Amino acid sequence: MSSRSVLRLRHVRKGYGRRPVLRGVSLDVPAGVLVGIVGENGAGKSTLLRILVGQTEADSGTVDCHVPVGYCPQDAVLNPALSVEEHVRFFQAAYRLDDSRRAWEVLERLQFGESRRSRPGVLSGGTRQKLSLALALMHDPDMLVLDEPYQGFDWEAYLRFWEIAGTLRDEGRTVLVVSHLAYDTERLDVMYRLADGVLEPADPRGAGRGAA
Ligand SMILES: Nc1ncnc2c1ncn2[C@@H]1O[C@H](COP(=O)(O)OP(=O)(O)OP(=O)(O)O)[C@@H](O)[C@H]1O
Repeated sequence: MSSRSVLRLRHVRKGYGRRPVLRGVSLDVPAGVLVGIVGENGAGKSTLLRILVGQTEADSGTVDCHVPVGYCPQDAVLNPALSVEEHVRFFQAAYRLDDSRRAWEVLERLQFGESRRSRPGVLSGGTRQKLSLALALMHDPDMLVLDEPYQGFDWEAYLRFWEIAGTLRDEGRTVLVVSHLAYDTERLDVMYRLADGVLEPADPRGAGRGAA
């Protein structure tokens, strides 16, 4: 892996049953960039991210990533029995952090606005997503892998998400965002389109607006 690459994929293949989803995906991601991967529903974006973070095994190919990663899956994985505060404390212990300041800062920037005692069941989808994002960011990882991270956000939270992503990039972190919409892609430094099981470079400034 080159000294500046934080992630390198080579010829990654994955299928479910007889159905191929990824047909040989290769990718190099350097430090300090905001990368977008767009593709239609079912193109295999989530599958690719799960392989990246080690949740799913590829059928073949290699994934090299040697930096701490924060992963925010498409559907917030929250424990219905735990309050917001308990989630933060649980992840603080799991990450072995001295404090949970960063989680609360992210929640404040995203205008979370819910009681710390609320449980996920009473939160809206967008609010659960804010909590999920804060939990993925709170240990200040070198790389963020975010699957449709602003799903359900209102406009203000959406703008604040991009502010946070831009700040992380400016601090030298790598932010990898997946979306089924090629919308607002000029916010990205680098963009790829996943189609027919392969990843092709795309121009973030030439994508236009609308579905990928
Ligand atoms: N665990 C699984 N078992 C079987 N098939 C699966 C599994 N996970 C995903 N698939 C199938 O693989 C294909 C790619 O799914 P994936 O969720 O990776 O796509 P996606 O690009 O993230 O889609 P979306 O934009 O709708 O989230 C789909 O046809 C899906 O039904």
